[in-house]
Amino acid sequence: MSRQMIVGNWKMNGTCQAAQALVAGLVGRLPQDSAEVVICPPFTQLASVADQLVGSFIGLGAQDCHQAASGAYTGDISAPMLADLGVSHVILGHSERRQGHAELDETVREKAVAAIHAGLTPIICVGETAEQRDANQHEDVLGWQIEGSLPAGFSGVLAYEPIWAIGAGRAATEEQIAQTMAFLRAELLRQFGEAGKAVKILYGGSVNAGNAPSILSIPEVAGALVGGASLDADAFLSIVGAASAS
Ligand SMILES: O=C(CO)COP(=O)(O)O
Repeated sequence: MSRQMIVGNWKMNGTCQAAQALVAGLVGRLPQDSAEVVICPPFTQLASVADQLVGSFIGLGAQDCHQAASGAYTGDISAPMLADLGVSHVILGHSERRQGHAELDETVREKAVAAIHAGLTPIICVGETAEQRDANQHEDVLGWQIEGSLPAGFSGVLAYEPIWAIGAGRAATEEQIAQTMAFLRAELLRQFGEAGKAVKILYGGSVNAGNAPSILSIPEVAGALVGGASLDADAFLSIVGAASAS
């Protein structure tokens, strides 16, 4: 298994002070030869966290960006602005944005193009609802999301986050994850040919210190996108410790 990637999505939580305490609990405790680690604080905390991460092995990500580089978009943040702060990754198309902000596949794809142009690595999220899985439509839905949201030749990170497992306290089963990972890889190869091989696929949805070892040992799981458990330094470090470092 190659080096895995653990991404912490802090969502809309915390103050700059709380972020500093959390980061202080991570840097220094993370061995240099650990899995790849990226933390994604809210926009307001990025600048101070960027300063704190100088000299550490932790990468910095944002939770969204606008598709335009600049312009009359009140309240939005562009990919070049993130790159300017030292951000290296950006989560795009999270289900909380697809649903909460009616974000379409096409918009996610435009954002990914903007992110890549600015030198950022997009982490594009896909996932089905409980109703879609119950109706056995999840593979269709995921195939369409990949087709609509990933730019041609995409070689970034794909995060499979079944919506019903997010914040649920119960992750998808190992069998569900393994089957879906195999489907996603096949779909990437079908849609993108050779380029589809380079895409890393993460699992997200109620990953915690307890279930991380079994989830991260599933073939094709290149890492995890962690929500709630990334707000606790001990829990996050133990998830990182469960990930393959080489
Ligand atoms: O949405 C998620 C990460 O992007 C998952 O959140 P939880 O780990 O809190 O379920």
